[in-house]
Amino acid sequence: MGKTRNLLPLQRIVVKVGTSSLIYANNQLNLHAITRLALVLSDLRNQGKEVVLVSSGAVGVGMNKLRLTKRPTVTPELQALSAIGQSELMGIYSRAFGTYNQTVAQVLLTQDVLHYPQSHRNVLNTFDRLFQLGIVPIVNENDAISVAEFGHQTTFGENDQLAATVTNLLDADLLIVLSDIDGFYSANPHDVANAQLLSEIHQIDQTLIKAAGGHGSQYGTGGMVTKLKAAKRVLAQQQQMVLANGKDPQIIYRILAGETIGTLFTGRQLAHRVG
Ligand SMILES: Nc1ncnc2c1ncn2[C@@H]1O[C@H](COP(=O)(O)OP(=O)(O)O)[C@@H](O)[C@H]1O
Ligand SMILES: N[C@@H](CCC(=O)OP(=O)(O)O)C(=O)O
Repeated sequence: MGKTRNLLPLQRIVVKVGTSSLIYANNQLNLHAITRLALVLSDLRNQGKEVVLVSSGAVGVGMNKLRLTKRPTVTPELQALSAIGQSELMGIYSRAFGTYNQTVAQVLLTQDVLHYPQSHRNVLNTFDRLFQLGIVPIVNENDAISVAEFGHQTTFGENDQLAATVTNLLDADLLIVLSDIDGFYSANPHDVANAQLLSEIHQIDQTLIKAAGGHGSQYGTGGMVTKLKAAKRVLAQQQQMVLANGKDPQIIYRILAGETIGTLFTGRQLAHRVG
């Protein structure tokens, strides 16, 4: 066996999947990714792990439903699309997980869970009970009601930081961020041909933030800057995050087995062991 990572213990895992992993560039659903994700996460549940899925895709699925090819920019339009897409998305997940006898639950969050102690307690109680019941919570931002206004900032704005917040809140052992790219590179590989994949990152500094240039996918909102912000939140709480390609969600098994794959964000300097 080659070089592996020592990520243990891995009992509570948050997996974030971006729009680019769920929807093809032609605006159609990536059924392979969705069904594989359902299989892997249901299987991890069967192994006794506590699994949370943070899924983007409400706006993308809404666009697909209304046959729109260009992402709108006006807030009420985006909110309406997310409302249309979110219920559709949950239906798709419910059927996909149902194939493996796995029940899912929808949890829609706003930043209120961070700012109001009662909301904070309530959401923790909900997750605790869902874990006890053996259910996989599927989390998204409550896009239809989230606002970004002075004095009442309820929106996360995108799901990378939402996923990091959930990882913090639940004191999870690992956040896996699945995207359309193999990990974090020294520059955007779509712009710079010889960009290098960084296997391990211990600290988010200005050089890295500069390397996270460019935009994200057509239907998502995140891009790499938000993944770095998420990693920063995770590192601040001495937790760990792996950014990897969600093309085949079975990659989750390889990550959990400690394979050196994607980019690991960890505060631990000696995360490798040679097996
Ligand atoms: N340094 C970098 N390393 C990797 N990808 C980068 C980097 N800088 C920018 N990107 C871009 O970020 C994209 C992934 O972000 P995004 O499309 O928002 O994914 P998701 O939908 O999974 O959130 C990549 O496809 C790539 O074009
Ligand atoms: N709440 C939005 C998430 C948007 C978002 O962050 O998208 P992505 O960059 O693909 O993770 C949705 O479901 O469409």
